[in-house]
Amino acid sequence: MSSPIPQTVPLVDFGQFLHGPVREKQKIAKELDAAFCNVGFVYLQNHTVPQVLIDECFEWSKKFFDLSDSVKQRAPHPPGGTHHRGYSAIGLEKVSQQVYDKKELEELRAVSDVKESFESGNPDDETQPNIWLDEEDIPGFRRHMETFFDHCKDLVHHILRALAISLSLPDEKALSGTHKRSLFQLRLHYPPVSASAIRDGHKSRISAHSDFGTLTLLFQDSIGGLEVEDPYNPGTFNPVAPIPGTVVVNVGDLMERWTNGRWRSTVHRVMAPPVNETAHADQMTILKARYSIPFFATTDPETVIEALPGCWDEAENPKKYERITAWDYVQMRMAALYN
Ligand SMILES: O=C(O)CCC(=O)C(=O)O
Ligand SMILES: [Fe+2]
Repeated sequence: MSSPIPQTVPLVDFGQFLHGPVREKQKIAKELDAAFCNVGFVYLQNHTVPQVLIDECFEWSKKFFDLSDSVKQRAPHPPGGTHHRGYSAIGLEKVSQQVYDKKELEELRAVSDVKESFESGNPDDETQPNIWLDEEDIPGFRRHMETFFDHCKDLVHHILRALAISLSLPDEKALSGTHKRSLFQLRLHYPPVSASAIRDGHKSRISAHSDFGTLTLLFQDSIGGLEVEDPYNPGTFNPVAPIPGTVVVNVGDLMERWTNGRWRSTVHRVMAPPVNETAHADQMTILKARYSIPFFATTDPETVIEALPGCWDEAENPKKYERITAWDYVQMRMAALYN
């Protein structure tokens, strides 16, 4: 299934879905369908998260990671993979792609992911309460993150409505309605690292993986380095360069299973950004800091994920995956992430 054409990530004007007549909505739903069938990634333009809030979130991110280690450690990510909140120092988490064997995981960890992260979730989520620093440690941070969470959550629900149309589901709320509790997760990443160590394979910013949930929104700064695997040429990765004013949206594993493989949960990673002649000399040694803000959406945990109507048929396109609850699937993947 090799294709000579590199699979680039298309750009979709989501404003036409939000504000356009029915015909426009359907056109955008089709464009999303094509993007998710081909590469599993899309750039969305004219979405609903205000640029000023995104810019502020990057500023808060810098302020947070600039705090001393001892302050950041006052909101530590709990050990284990079930409570995904708070601060993770460099090296705590190593993303892996479907590796569950303990020994293999240890070997993989020898190539460390050089990133710090801070995670927060829906303030109403009692199963995974947020872990904040004290207000006086970083005044205003919590309020901003909660507001930003709300905007990202709303965008996810808009996209899910569009996707229900993409799949010709009988009810526009069919997908959004299974994300009722919005148990989503907002991450801040900050990974400074030596460029040569990344280029010679000793370190990665984030190693190749697919996301676990249904959809991910990704806000990236202007540094670059995100790459997606070309589904038609496994092992070949293409850059997803930052485009100002857009958010990257990608399909996660649960969505791939739900659509019976129609939409791809494409493997991606963060490497050194491409070097060009204009790159500053010190870019070749220590890469500039890179901040990114992924927002992971998933269904309510008890949702049974099995091929949606219209995504399978007995004769030509049988169900490819076992039914599994969202909770069981995500726990299985998370357990591989933390010691
Ligand atoms: O930082 C990025 O651009 C990507 C982050 C990512 O893929 C993840 O956290 O799952
Ligand atoms: Fe990811």
